[in-house]
Amino acid sequence: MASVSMCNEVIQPPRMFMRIPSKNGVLLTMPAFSESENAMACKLVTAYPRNVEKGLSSIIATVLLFDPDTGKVSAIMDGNEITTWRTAAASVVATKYLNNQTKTLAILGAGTQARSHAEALDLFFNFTQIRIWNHRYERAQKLASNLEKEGKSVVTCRNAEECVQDADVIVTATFSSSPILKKDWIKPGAHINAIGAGISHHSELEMELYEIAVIYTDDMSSAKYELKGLLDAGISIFGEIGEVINGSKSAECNKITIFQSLGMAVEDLVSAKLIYEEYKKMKK
Ligand SMILES: NC(=O)c1ccc[n+]([C@@H]2O[C@H](COP(=O)([O-])OP(=O)(O)OC[C@H]3O[C@@H](n4cnc5c(N)ncnc54)[C@H](O)[C@@H]3O)[C@@H](O)[C@H]2O)c1
Ligand SMILES: O=C(O)[C@@H]1CCCCN1
Repeated sequence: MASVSMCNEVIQPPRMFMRIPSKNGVLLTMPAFSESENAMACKLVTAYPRNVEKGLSSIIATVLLFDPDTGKVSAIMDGNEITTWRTAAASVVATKYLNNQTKTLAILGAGTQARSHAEALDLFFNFTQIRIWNHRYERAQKLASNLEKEGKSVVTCRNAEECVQDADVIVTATFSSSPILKKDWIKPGAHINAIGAGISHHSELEMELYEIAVIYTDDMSSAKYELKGLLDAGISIFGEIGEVINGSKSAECNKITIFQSLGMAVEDLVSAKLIYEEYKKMKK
């Protein structure tokens, strides 16, 4: 029986992954309940990397919000925007706690998460420069030109090494199934938000990088399953970002830090509740 992440107030069982190898896709079910919010939700989300060829999002999500007192569904809402922004918001929090130099932001990837991370991180930290690399260079150029329209200073890079050189904060947000970020490229004290997943959640960073960095994640009970490949290789996870926030784990800002983001159902739950409450106010 899978362990359930259960503090005083949140119930969040490990999410279920249904992999569909013939379609190169996956369906995840992500339920959560919060006592203090008195809220219950379940996100259903698919990841189909090849959707891009069909002009569709590769991540498609729906959130069901329930009345926690009766179990009745109170709202069914699009979960794409929720996923886009709550993931970037979690990286902003991790970066706030794990990094104290925020001049240069380097982003590997140029899709939905790359965009939301550029916008959210820059809003919070106001970087001097944002650099973008993507394995399809034209997509990096397209994202850069969209960000420049918002007045941001963006440089596109032809290779990933050039992109991350001397960067203070790095984001990896791709579907790469082999490492795109190497230990020797990273400056001491840099912070990495590792968002993407290829064959696993830890396929974007080379193993040597995990070996020398201090690794934080969002939910340790999920990490036991979803980061099993790392753990089996003898890599240890220092703690949850929440433990840094509550002071029970240190923020090792002078070392290379990695926030290995898995994504938590409770993030979707609080976002969905907020949206639903705003919607109800508008309807009055
Ligand atoms: N941690 C979380 O909570 C969370 C939430 C949402 C998405 N994600 C993950 O973030 C990643 C990006 O999601 P997205 O919504 O931005 O997707 P997207 O399709 O919008 O963008 C994907 C990016 O990856 C690039 N890419 C695709 N295949 C690649 C490969 N083989 N090598 C290198 N680059 C490649 C694409 O060119 C594109 O820039 C995915 O792995 C997704 O599963 C994580
Ligand atoms: O937490 C999420 O919403 C995403 C869904 C896709 C795979 C990675 N995690």
